[in-house]
Amino acid sequence: ASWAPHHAVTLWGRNAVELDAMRASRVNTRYLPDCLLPDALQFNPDFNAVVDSADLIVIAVPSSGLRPTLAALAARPHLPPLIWVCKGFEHGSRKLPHQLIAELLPEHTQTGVLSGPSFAQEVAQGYPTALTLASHDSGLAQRLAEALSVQRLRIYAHDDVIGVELGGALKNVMAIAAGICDGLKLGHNARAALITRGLAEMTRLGVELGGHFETFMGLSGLGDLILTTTGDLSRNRQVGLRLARGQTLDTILAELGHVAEGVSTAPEVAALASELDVDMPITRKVCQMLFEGLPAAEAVDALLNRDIKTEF
Ligand SMILES: NC(=O)C1=CN([C@@H]2O[C@H](COP(=O)(O)OP(=O)(O)OC[C@H]3O[C@@H](n4cnc5c(N)ncnc54)[C@H](O)[C@@H]3O)[C@@H](O)[C@H]2O)C=CC1
Ligand SMILES: O=C(CO)COP(=O)(O)O
Repeated sequence: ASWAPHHAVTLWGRNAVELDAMRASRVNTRYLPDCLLPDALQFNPDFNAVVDSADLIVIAVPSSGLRPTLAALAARPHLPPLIWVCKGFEHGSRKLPHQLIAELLPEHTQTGVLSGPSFAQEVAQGYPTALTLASHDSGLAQRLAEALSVQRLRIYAHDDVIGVELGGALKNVMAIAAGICDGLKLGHNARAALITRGLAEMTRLGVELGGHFETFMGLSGLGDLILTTTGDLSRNRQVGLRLARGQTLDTILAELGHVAEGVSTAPEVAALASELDVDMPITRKVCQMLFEGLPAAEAVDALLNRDIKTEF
């Protein structure tokens, strides 16, 4: 929606009926009911036609939909540069988006990730937003950051693809934890401690996996962490708030009607951390609360009563 008045933008979606309804009403009733979509935004259910005529592809599906989307793209004769906004790992393979691109589109180097603190609703309403666009091709990152920065959407270029991807994925787990913390009414001190120690945990794993320390202090790390641990528009935070109210995970996910990537990311990250011997106590407790029925109050006690250690 932000780009449509400045660039020719065509939205493809797998549901042609919904695309038709959006074209007619200029409203996405299911996902963005409060936003009027610009007249300039085009809709087209023909995947091949959209891809073959594009100068840039932006993939905005949940992590679970990335492999089929890339497989469909791999069948096209020629691809323009492509970027993705997914924040998570592929379930099972535990691959990040750039690793899936390397597997499915090995020849394609004009690729990058767009991430950072950006509730879709606020972006669509034109609220000021700043993001990071990272690519291994730093010229591409710079060109796209310039081309896609419009009015109230400011984009910074970066080259730390894995760091940017990890920030977006790992903060989702912390957003669930913060929702639990606030749902239990543990106070502002507790939330500040959780955000800070959550960032330490994210950075520890991220650096071990090859991300740069500073990336985790930037928009795609700390920025997105602050947004989703404190903002009620976060679906992951909503999962935590509802868990604290005693709702079951199945009920929460059924009621949410949107993806909450942190739910599938948490066990993948806990397993990865354990393989790499990286200490991630908050992530471990989030997993136990989500999947093993650990009561939230017990998780809080366990986190607070670990052995005392140095902060850094
Ligand atoms: N909503 C937000 O504020 C932001 C979301 N993200 C990330 O973007 C990704 C997508 O999130 P949302 O759009 O919010 O999720 P959502 O759950 O609100 O919507 C997902 C959309 O993707 C479609 N989809 C799912 N699998 C597909 C496939 N294989 N092919 C085509 N379409 C498919 C669904 O039909 C639905 O329209 C997630 O990784 C999320 O973390 C990133 C920044 C902000
Ligand atoms: O990543 C987001 C904003 O930057 C959206 O967060 P949620 O997926 O928790 O809603």
